[in-house]
Amino acid sequence: MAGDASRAVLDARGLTLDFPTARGGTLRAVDDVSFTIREGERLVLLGPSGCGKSTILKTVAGFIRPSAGALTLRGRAVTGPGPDRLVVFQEFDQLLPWKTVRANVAFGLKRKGGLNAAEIAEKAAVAIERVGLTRAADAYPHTLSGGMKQRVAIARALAAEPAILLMDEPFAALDALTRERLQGELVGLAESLGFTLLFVTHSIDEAILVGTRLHLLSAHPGRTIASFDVSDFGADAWGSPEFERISGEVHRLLFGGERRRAPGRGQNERAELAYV
Ligand SMILES: Nc1ncnc2c1ncn2[C@@H]1O[C@H](COP(=O)(O)OP(=O)(O)OP(=O)(O)O)[C@@H](O)[C@H]1O
Repeated sequence: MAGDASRAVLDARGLTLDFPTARGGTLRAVDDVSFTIREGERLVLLGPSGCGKSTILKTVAGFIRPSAGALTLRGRAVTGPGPDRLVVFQEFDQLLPWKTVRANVAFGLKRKGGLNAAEIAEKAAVAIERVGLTRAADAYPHTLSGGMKQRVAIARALAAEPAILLMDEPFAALDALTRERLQGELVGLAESLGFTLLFVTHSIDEAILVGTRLHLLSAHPGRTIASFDVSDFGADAWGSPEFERISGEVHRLLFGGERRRAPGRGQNERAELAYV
């Protein structure tokens, strides 16, 4: 998936998403949102709870049809789910506990179809090697650390050679330290393997750390507020004056006014939209 950074992988134009209500009306969840994700980019959708981030991700995955607007993947209209867009779920709990790492990765390939057993074994081994898990290939998920599970989940997705990976708040339920470590690992893997990512979060700091580009959405219904490059902010930038400045600026764009870190939260706690 690595390569020409100027090539659009995913293009969303004027995406508008409505849900039917119990009273026979419609609820507009997302209103006229446009963005482009290029090869190797990590675009983060960031906005308050209920602004439609997950709905957009599900639409990209092909589970929801937009009411208006267009969604294209490498120039082709998205009309339903496909192996070219793989979702890596929260806490990586899509791993099958009764299968080894190797069998979990192979399972993803079997589901994709079109490969014989030898090809599946070969592709699984390559994917496992790419994420640095060759030595754990015969281990079961419950014996792995959170970071290793993340790598298995990513290997399983990457083995199927998708155009883009989709992640919806994968770290939301984790403690702060584990979350920090996994964010760093995710960025490290994305940089070494060059995959393209659409990532959803409501944490400002996580968005800046994980993303190369932020797409800010307003409160319900989600509309685009701003979109900008944050590729200069790696894990080592966290807490720097420049990081604090951009984090404060994002908060101002989303909510207006200055950010107040919630009382009792230490300096090492990260900004969560839920807390402000
Ligand atoms: N299947 C559905 N049927 C009806 N309304 C829905 C459905 N899914 C989502 N919504 C509504 O669409 C809006 C956007 O929801 P969505 O889950 O996309 O927000 P979000 O930004 O991901 O929120 P959070 O950060 O809390 O996960 C909300 O008002 C939600 O109630």
